Amino acid sequence: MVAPAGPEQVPKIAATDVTVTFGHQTVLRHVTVAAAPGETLAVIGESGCGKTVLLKTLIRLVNPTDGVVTFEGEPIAKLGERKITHLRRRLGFVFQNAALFDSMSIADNVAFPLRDQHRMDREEAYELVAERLAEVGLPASVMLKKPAELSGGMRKRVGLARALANSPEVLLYDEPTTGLDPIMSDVINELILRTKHRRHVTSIVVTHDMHSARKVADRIVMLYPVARLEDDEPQILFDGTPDEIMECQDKRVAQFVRGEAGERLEEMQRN
Ligand SMILES: Nc1ncnc2c1ncn2[C@@H]1O[C@H](COP(=O)(O)OP(=O)(O)OP(=O)(O)O)[C@@H](O)[C@H]1O
Repeated sequence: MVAPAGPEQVPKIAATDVTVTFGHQTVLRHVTVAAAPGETLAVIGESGCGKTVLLKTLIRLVNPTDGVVTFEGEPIAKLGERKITHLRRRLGFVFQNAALFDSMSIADNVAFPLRDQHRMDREEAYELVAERLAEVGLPASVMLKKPAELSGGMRKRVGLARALANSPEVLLYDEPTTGLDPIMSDVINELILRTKHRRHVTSIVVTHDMHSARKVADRIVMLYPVARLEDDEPQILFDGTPDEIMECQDKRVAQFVRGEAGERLEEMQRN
């Protein structure tokens, strides 16, 4: 007997046929990506291919020139300011450079969304801050320090603790391992995995770190720079599992996976 098909799962967050153009430069061309509830999607691709623009488009920090972005099936383009602010509170962002406020203590940095959005008093917020810091493996003794007093890896973890402050349903990571040594990179990978399992969040991880993508992702999407494509070629070169990408026959995907320059240097020297 054939089991009845379940209802199509509505993606938690999705971009459908999205194009983003700045002036004469098309950065995203007919891109469709979707993350199912609880899924971790890695978006990979070389520098400048549009990964960060895609992340920003998903939260309407960039408006698509064409196409639709939905959150739980609802298009976000028409949401008024109050609704989009409310929606962004359901998301956590882990920025590339941690984006901490230099003049504030670590405690006030992590407490910021709690005090700003939930009007929590300092004492109440600090209790949660200590919990979030412990969750990312940082002792409460860092609370009174300033960001400049911490290592890059610690700052990244503070950025994650701040993103977790609001207990978000979706986490968006922009280059979470960039600039870290291999061990600290793997600590971040472990935290991404742990956060997924403990909190059942949906995650989108933008990265050019193949090791990280393979370790944390359920599914990997690879973007290619529009300028390097023919007019009729899709910008997404690959959409599949971490195991499948290792077997992908597309030369451009294989080159990225193996980290090979190919003809790039000669090409750059010609231009
Ligand atoms: N607001 C903007 N106005 C004009 N051009 C932009 C804007 N934001 C991004 N771009 C351009 O879009 C292209 C893609 O940028 P994006 O930051 O998305 O790349 P990326 O794939 O994330 O690269 P990296 O891995 O280096 O961070 C770049 O050429 C960039 O200059």
